[in-house]
This record gives sequence, structure tokens and C-alpha cells, in this order.
Amino acid sequence: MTTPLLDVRDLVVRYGTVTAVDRVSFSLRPGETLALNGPSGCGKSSTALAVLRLRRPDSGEVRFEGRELTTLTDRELRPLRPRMQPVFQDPYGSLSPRQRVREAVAEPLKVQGRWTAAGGPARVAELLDRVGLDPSYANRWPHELSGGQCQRVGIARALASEPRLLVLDEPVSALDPSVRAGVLNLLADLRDDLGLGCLFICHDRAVVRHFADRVVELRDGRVSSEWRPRSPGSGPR
Ligand SMILES: Nc1ncnc2c1ncn2[C@@H]1O[C@H](COP(=O)(O)OP(=O)(O)OP(=O)(O)O)[C@@H](O)[C@H]1O
Repeated sequence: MTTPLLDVRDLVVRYGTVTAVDRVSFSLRPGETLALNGPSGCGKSSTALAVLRLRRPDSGEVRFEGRELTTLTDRELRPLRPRMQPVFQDPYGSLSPRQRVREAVAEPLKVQGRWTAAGGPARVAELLDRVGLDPSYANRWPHELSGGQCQRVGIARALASEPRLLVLDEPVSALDPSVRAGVLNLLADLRDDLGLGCLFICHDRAVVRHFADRVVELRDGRVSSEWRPRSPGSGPR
């Protein structure tokens, strides 16, 4: 049996007296897309933040490629962070207004010591092309991009780290309906071509049905059911 890419056991996240995530468990195989679905406030984003260790969970385990993350120090986590990359809802919020697209996409390469004067710019152009943007977009500022283009730059920046897991927190919810399908199709192509695991957080059941291999339904911070889409009429039981 292959080691799960991500294995979450009895995860608990509290904000003061509010228990946002209440003993949530699920696992995700390499290359698989698991959706967390449920109404506003059910604990989807809190789960994502705890998986990414952007918030330390109150209890429970998060194993990524077999390593338990919850007990690691920030220093121990640093080499693992590139392998699990987030894409958040707000496309403009994920880019610095003071960085051109070129710098935004180059930054992870530089931070991870993978930038060279000879190969770096070509890698940026390749990543932009991979997300459907002409390499001339490297010169633009975030305010010169549409929401969909901005989200594509955010995805290129995530790919620069060569992740194995994408944590997609409502990645198309803030976009104009006319560009949502294009970004979702891009994510599906990247997932399939690169064999990426995806934890896909989404409140829209139609989108989830289209995109996910498995769906975990959350209600009031707990797993209420699990189901598989992609068969006509399938849905939570
Ligand atoms: N920083 C915070 N401080 C206090 N309570 C919080 C905080 N973040 C989330 N909560 C509470 O935790 C619960 C779960 O919120 P969370 O954002 O994880 O749910 P969600 O399913 O992602 O919702 P949405 O779809 O609206 O983003 C809610 O009751 C929310 O009010």
C-alpha cells in the first residue's frame, strides 16, 4: 500500500471557546483530489490552515508524506513547506502590489536556492506559459491584471516550488463566473499532468462534483459524510 500523501487524524482547531474543527479525519493519496465541502462556517478554511501549519492545531495529527507536521518546529518545517502550496480565494491578496509578476514568480526559486542568472528567467517564462499567460506578462504589476490572470500568477508562483500537494481554498469563488471554468480547467490539467494531490476547499457542490475524486462533507466542524462524485446522480447520502 502506498503511503498517503496527506493523512489527517482527529484534527481539532479552536478559537477561544469556539471549536471550529472537531476531530476531523481524512486522507489523500498522491495525485488524488479530495474536496472539503459544506456551508459557511463549517470549518473548511480552519482545516486548510492547520494542514498547511499556518495555524497550529489544538490536537490531532497531520502527516504529510509520512511525516507528522504538528510537532515540528518552524525550522524543521521549512524544507517541507515548498512541497505543500496554498492557492487562496483572493487573487490580489496573494500577490504583493510592489512586485512585478516576474519577481512574484521568481521569489520562491530564489528563496529555495534554485535561481540562476542563466536559467531563472527562462523558468519564469515557462511557468507563465504553463498557466496560460504570455511570458510578456512578467513585466506587469498585479493591478494591471484581471482577477483570473492574477490567480494564474498565484498558481505559477505555487508551481515554482514544485509542490506535491496543492491546498486550494475556494480558488475560483472570487472570480468572475465567466473566467471560473478556465481556471478550474487549468488546475485540473496541472493536477493530471504533474500528478499533484489536491485538497480542494469549496462550498459549491456543482464545482466539487466536477473536480473532485472524493468529497468529505463538514457540518459544524465535524465530518458528516463522505461520497464519490463523477457518477450521475451521486451525492451525499
Ligand atoms: N480567526 C478566528 N477567530 C475566531 N473565530 C474564527 C476565526 N476563524 C474562523 N472562526 C470561526 O470558526 C468557525 C469555522 O470557520 P471557517 O472559516 O474555518 O469555516 P469555513 O467553512 O471555511 O467558512 P467560510 O466558507 O465562510 O470561509 C466559524 O464559526 C468561524 O466563525
